[in-house]
Amino acid sequence: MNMTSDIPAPAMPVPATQPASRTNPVHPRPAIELQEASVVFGKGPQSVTALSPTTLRMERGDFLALVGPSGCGKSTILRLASNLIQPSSGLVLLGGREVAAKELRIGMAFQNPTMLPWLTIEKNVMLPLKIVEPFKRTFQQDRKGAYRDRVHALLAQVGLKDFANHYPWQLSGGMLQRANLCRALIHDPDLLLLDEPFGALDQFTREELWQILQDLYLDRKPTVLLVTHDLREAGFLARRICVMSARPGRVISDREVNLPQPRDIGVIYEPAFVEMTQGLRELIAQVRK
Ligand SMILES: Nc1ncnc2c1ncn2[C@@H]1O[C@H](COP(=O)(O)OP(=O)(O)OP(=O)(O)O)[C@@H](O)[C@H]1O
Repeated sequence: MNMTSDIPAPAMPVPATQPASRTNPVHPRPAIELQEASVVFGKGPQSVTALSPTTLRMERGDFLALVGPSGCGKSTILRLASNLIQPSSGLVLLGGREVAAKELRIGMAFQNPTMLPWLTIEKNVMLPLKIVEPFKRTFQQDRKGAYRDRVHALLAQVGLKDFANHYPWQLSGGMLQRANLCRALIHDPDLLLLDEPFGALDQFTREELWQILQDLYLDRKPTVLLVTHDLREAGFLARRICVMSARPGRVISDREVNLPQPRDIGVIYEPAFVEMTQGLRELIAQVRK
């Protein structure tokens, strides 16, 4: 296995006044780009700097895992990328534009799947199609047809074929998280934001879901930003791993995981993989002191 060495390798900054496509013809429109983006919550002496000025660039179809000590700002980066919050300084660009300027289709999954208990799994998974354009426009006409087939095909892909008409409380945690992944992907998002999606699951279920997520990713190729504390999860799934420093965090290491995909779960026991995760662990241990 070959990992590129530490970079604080900031992605190429693009001057705010020029379109990204003119300054970087090789990668005309990165999926996400943080340009010296910082986040401060509150004002005055009570204020908390959640993220130091951070530069990070993800190309379309990339799968990046963000790891680092607790409280370093990983979820804050996800919130910036989903436009839930604005940077206090710097810029966040999605698809080459400032986030507010363009609707980018985003799918999200977090640690605790929040399914609506009064809706079946099929209807829960279908929800984004009701809300997100261009699906929303034709939802009323289509929901019993193509959209329903779409939901069923995705549920089958994650092994939930027979559970479409069950209610969330009839499913286990791992099954719910699978349904949650389906809901995050049903509207073919350009960008998939995952915040510790498997954190609450046992190791076996987690590994099973890594493989399901890997299949879904390779099948659909969204750009994926995964926040995780699990270094094996990062190494198994991601193409790049960024390590953040302690709060207020910034990216201190940006490495590629040069392992062919699809990866077999056995890879996590190979010496080179163990060495990689050990290296990441040591780096995080140093910065959290
Ligand atoms: N709304 C908020 N108001 C004030 N401080 C906040 C707010 N949200 C986050 N913070 C602070 O910002 C810092 C970064 O938080 P963030 O959730 O991004 O960290 P994290 O790296 O995802 O942490 P963890 O790994 O523990 O989930 C933390 O110190 C947190 O307390």
